[in-house]
Amino acid sequence: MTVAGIVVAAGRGTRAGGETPKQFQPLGGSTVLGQTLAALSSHPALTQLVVVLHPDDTDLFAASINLPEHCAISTVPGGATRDASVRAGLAALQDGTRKVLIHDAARPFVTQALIGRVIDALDHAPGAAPALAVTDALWRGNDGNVVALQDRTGLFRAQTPQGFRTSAIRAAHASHSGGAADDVAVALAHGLDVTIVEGDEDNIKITLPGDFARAEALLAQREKERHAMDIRLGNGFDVHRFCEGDAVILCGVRVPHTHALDGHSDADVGMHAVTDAIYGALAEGDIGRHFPPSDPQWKGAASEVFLRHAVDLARAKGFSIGNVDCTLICEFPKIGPHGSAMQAEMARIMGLDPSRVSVKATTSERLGFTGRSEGIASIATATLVAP
Ligand SMILES: Nc1ccn([C@@H]2O[C@H](COP(=O)(O)OP(=O)(O)OP(=O)(O)O)[C@@H](O)[C@H]2O)c(=O)n1
Ligand SMILES: C[C@](O)(CO)[C@H](O)COP(=O)(O)O
Repeated sequence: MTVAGIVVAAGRGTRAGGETPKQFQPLGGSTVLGQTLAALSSHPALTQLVVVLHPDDTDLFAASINLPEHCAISTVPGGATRDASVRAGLAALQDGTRKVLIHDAARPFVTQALIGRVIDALDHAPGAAPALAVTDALWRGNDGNVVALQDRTGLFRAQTPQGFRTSAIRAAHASHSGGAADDVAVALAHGLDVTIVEGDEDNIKITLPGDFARAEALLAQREKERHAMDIRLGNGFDVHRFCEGDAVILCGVRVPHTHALDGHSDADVGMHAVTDAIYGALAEGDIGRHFPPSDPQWKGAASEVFLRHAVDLARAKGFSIGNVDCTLICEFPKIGPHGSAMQAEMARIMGLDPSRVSVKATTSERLGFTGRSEGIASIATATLVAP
């Protein structure tokens, strides 16, 4: 379903002050509007963004915004009021746009999760908007004095993006007389149901001069969290049965034996468990997902191919392998004499120091299928670390 975003950025930001309207003031090496567009356009469901600009700001926009490439962005001139600007944005939407999210340029901290909540809620209602329940006591004041208490039951602080089925909000704006605080007000006046979805405390609107310092602090906090160490743990388990043959391949080493291991690839049960542990730590499924057994090209493949793929995937996602620990479970062959060679081979394939790779073995006390020497099992764990 096509989802578009309208970013209303045609206001003058009089309350925020400054030489330029607040949406063009600097924030985190970009501008407020630059951060807002980056946040919205990175949501995969949004395929079109319309930015509504004051006619005086066209040059400011061109000079200060780095447009992302993967989302079609266009600009249209806004109006004297917020709702006039929204109407200009609605008129510019591509045909076939089923859902539209209308967002303030002045809310640069909108998250992917919040955007997703609004989009999803539109499957069940013509309108959906984020808000936070009022949790403080509310007073009515006059001349600096409290004159009454205000019941806060059922009160919410409204946020954007406010989402709508496109045809419904177009009709609502077309029949509205103007002067609405937001698009939910327009929708309600037209009789549309609007679902409240959970808002976000960080989704602030830059309104007053002090909000810029708050926004920089929020950005710094996000940067800190982004660079915080991310440690992942994964496990893997694999079994291969014995078949006719004179050697098994375990952790990349050929070990002479009375049987071989049966499998689509080289049946290296130890390397498969380690590979699955890495995929597990990345939440990337298992070997079968990346190398389907139904695909003839993996017939007899050296399992090194699978392990390298998992390690490369981890690196591409910014992780290094902290360590791996693999246990082979069998009565025979005896693993001890080959343990160092297996450790060295696994370390070589993963590009790790051998001190980060453990290969050990145990029997199952002659119990179960491994005890009856029907096959070999292996379990493994892997830690991945992103700095
Ligand atoms: N004629 C208008 C008025 C407002 N907006 C946009 O609506 C959003 C929310 O409005 P607000 O925070 O009130 O912004 P301003 O109108 O710019 O602020 P102020 O009232 O302080 O002048 C802002 O992103 C603003 O740019 C708009 O596109 N067109
Ligand atoms: C749309 C809005 O952001 C909802 O909170 C808000 O109503 C617009 O800004 P204003 O400060 O009320 O003008």
